Amino acid sequence: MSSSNGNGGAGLEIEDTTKIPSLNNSSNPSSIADSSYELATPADPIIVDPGITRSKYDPLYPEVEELFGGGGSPAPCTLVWRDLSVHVKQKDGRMKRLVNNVSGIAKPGSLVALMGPSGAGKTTLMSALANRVPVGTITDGEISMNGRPVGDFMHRESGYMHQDDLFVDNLTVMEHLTIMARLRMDRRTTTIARRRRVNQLLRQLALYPSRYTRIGGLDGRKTLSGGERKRLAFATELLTDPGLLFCDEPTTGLDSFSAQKLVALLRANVVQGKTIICTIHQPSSELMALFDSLMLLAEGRVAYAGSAAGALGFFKSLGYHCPLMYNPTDYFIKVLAMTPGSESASRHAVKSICDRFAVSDAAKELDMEIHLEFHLIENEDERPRTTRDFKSPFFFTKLLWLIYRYLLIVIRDPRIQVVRIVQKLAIALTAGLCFIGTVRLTQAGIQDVQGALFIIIAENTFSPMYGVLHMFPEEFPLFTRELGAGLYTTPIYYIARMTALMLEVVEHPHAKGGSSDQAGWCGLAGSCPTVSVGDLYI
Ligand SMILES: Nc1ncnc2c1ncn2[C@@H]1O[C@H](COP(=O)(O)OP(=O)(O)OP(=O)(O)O)[C@@H](O)[C@H]1O
Repeated sequence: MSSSNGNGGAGLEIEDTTKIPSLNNSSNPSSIADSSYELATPADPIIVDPGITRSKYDPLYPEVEELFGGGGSPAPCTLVWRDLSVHVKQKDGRMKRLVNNVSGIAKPGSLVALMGPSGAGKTTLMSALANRVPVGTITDGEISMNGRPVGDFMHRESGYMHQDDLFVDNLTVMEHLTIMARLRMDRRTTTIARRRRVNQLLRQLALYPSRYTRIGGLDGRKTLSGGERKRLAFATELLTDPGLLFCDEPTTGLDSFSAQKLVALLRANVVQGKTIICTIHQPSSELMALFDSLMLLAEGRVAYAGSAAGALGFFKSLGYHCPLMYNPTDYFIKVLAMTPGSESASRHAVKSICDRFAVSDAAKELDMEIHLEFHLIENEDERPRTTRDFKSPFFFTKLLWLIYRYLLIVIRDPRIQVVRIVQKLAIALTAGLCFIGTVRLTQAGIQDVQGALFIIIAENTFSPMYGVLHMFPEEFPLFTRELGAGLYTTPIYYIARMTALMLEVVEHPHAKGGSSDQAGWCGLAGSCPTVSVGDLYI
């Protein structure tokens, strides 16, 4: 995309067009010249690490899997929203408005940037659009995806990449994606198709060389980098190949090169027909050129919506001239942000910008587009409404895979094992010493045995209970997120967690041995008679 803003290269102009795909050329995937994440490059060299043992589920011919592994193009998704407001109930009972009468549209094959100063309402708007608002939030207005008012189906038909990525750190990349594939993908998906999808994503997102690396952890092992974690979060959302994706600040915490790569990856997905709405902070001009449209939010209102190039013209028309050699997006945020010490003046300026935008030509054009879309929805009932024929995995499938995941956590956390063994030995020794020589066939002896039994039962009842009290708060954020995404229900989580805790007493014979960098599950070398990635990769 090029624009002429008269800022001598300081604006949104792109000088080296060979490196940036043309935004109008969305039908040409190869236009993303500077990307490791091109989605249609079966001729890529295959990276095989010499030190890594191949599992029987690694693709023998990755190019072939790449070629046939895809589930075709994603279903096209048009998301349109009108007069959307979001309120939240405060502790004093009053309602606070976080998003104020916002309208917009995202069409198939478009990458929409949602920008604004911190606290502008970007995340709130996006979670409302994705039907993932927290409890206690009230959404008012119309949101329609492919002609249907948004509802619970959004969990199946859209992906949501959160600002902060949460994973089970003790798992490897391959394990995480495999478990997620079992929890997220349609239960009718064949084993081979699931495997292909995982391998395909690993290669497309340049995670293949790190597939046996643990996601995180504190035990000094090699773990994923920040960029790899973001890509893994993205891969998780792409497992079901949704047509609509929400990405909340995917580039936060990344260096400019990694950020460029990640947005190029989003762009590559858009070229394939997906609709992506993405909040982003301070993108460079090069990065901004990868977006099709821009929505600027301030104080919960729309300050601008339209092409990125048009934003410069709009702000200029209001007397806000972006200085030379200044990144325009930085400038917009600066204009829209609250200046400490002069909040009321800033608020007044923001109100005036939003009011002026509401009556601008760009707003009228957008309104017409939105009205046309809703008109079509209301009047063309016979228009095909794309819905996915999705069948959720069975209760027992989810249960089995969750038990497996939690079992891995327990087995792989050496702190838990060592502390528990030492604790049990100390208690056994203390209690044993107290009862030495007390086993006598007298009334006092019987009472002593009763006391010993009480200690044994109390020790084996209360310790696990207190353990859970300590463990659950740690897992709570991931639990609520996965529960909200519809991956499982609370009973499934509870049963799986409890079963894994009970099963841990039968410690896996290989748990302390192998390295997870060498093979798949449990750090086994693929020959475990009881559990192996191959056997469980069903
Ligand atoms: N549950 C809540 N109760 C009260 N205020 C809230 C609640 N959730 C969000 N807010 C407020 O709403 C405003 C918008 O929040 P939101 O997270 O959408 O902002 P944002 O634009 O995504 O910010 P950032 O870029 O910093 O992530 C903020 O001022 C925030 O403090």
